[in-house]
Amino acid sequence: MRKIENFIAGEYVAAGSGQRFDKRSPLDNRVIASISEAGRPEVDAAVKAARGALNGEWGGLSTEQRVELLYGVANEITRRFDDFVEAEMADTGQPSHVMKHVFIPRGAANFKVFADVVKNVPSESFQMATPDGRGALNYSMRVPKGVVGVICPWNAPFMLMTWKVGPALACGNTVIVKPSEESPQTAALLGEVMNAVGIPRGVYNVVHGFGPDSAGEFLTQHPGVNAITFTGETRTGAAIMKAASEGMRDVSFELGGKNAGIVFADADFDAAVDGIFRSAFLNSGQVCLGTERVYVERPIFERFVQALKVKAEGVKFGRPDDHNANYGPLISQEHRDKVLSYYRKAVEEGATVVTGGGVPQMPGELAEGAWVQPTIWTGLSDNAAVVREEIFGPCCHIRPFDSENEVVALANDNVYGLSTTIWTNDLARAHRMAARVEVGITWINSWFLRDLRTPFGGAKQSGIGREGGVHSLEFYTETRNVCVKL
Ligand SMILES: NC(=O)C1=CN([C@@H]2O[C@H](COP(=O)(O)OP(=O)(O)OC[C@H]3O[C@@H](n4cnc5c(N)ncnc54)[C@H](O)[C@@H]3O)[C@@H](O)[C@H]2O)C=CC1
Ligand SMILES: O=C(O)/C=C/C=C(\O)C(=O)O
Repeated sequence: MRKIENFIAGEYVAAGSGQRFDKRSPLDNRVIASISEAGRPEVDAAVKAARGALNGEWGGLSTEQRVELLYGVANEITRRFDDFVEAEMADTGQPSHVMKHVFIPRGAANFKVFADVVKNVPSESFQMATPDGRGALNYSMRVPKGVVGVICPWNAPFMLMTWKVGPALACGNTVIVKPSEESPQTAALLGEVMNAVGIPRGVYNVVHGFGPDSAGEFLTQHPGVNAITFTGETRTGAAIMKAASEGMRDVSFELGGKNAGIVFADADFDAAVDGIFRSAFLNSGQVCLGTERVYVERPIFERFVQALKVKAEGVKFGRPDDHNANYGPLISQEHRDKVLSYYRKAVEEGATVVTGGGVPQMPGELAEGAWVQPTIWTGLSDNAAVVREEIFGPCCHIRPFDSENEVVALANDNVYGLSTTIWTNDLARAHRMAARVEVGITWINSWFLRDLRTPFGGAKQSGIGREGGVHSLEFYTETRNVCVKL
């Protein structure tokens, strides 16, 4: 069993209270790690270390020097690729191919891309006239926000954590990461990488624990934290926003979604089935960008439902390193209970269960894991709870539609507005739809195709702010204007 400690000022340290909690494997519910739970003293120490680094060596580096260090972090992650894959697989139980091809490479890319961004971003300048005819020159400069609190979820832990740490450090901030209690390992491992490449002590800190009355709350309430970036549930975002209002600290939030997938009859049928399958079921449906509401134009509705059913029934459950398997469990028993409660609710609300709806039979010790079947429903009213609320599991409801106006209204009829995936061969219609669906991210004939320079974030209750490329600089820096009278 692994022992995971907090990482403060470049050292792995156990909490003074001696308090620890267990991490269980989603595969079989065995305890796989014991984690030190940070209390207020550890959060204080982390904030002090982060402030010290800002005022010390880190704060004195040039952009070029920081950039070189961040390239080093990216390279070291790649060198230790297998360690990251193994740690993330242990925490999440997800298949090795998802780790190797999506989540861990993105961790390295998140440092490289933002190093490139800060190296190349220009600053603005305006010349102005003055009454004496000599004029003045305005120019802007970006300075780090300071100490940034980074609160992370468990669904793609390393990718989502580095998506925040990469730009924060590139901009010259220091960070204190609070990983999810369900996925502490890769954040801890990243401390070794930081030390190996010579990132000054105190720049990257990790405190472990839970949310309320634990490390998450202690960190977000700490007056020494200048800004907070968070990915997770909308309700948690509201609690963090309240904490951040004390001291007028800035927030950047990527929150929940109840994303619509829209398939027109003229779409490339097989590509649309593959795309919707991936968007609904990748990572066992635990992706905030995932599709839980599918709208299919009536002429192809029945055929589409049958094709998606065949794919959902084709998944092979098993351990991440089992080459015959391609499908993992949910993150925890607790999350499985939540997802299964929606599976029951769908039936109570009158759904036709096209496939799934329960738990798969798993052999031996895997029977204790957090497995659920990919599930497809049809026939529910637009007001059903499973059609309106974020479930965050491998499930979707499919409903027919007859016109563009109708499907736009259906897609927008939700409090969330994170992303959508639209399938059609009519480009004019694709552009019209993109302008009308109220989301932060629209994919046409694709899903989760990511260019890290693009703005990323949600509309409505799906978030506040945009991160990605230069948009990240808006959050991770303070812009100053300097006006020079000539
Ligand atoms: N990417 C996304 O949009 C995600 C959405 N979710 C949704 O959230 C549901 C619950 O998952 P959780 O991991 O429990 O999400 P959560 O939003 O409760 O937790 C995310 C992070 O926030 C921390 N946290 C919780 N309460 C806090 C507080 N008051 N102050 C400071 N930090 C706090 C947690 O310890 C964790 O590190 C999921 O079932 C899913 O619906 C979960 C993970 C990711
Ligand atoms: O690609 C990104 O930067 C973010 C993806 C977000 C998720 O996968 C998520 O929060 O589930």
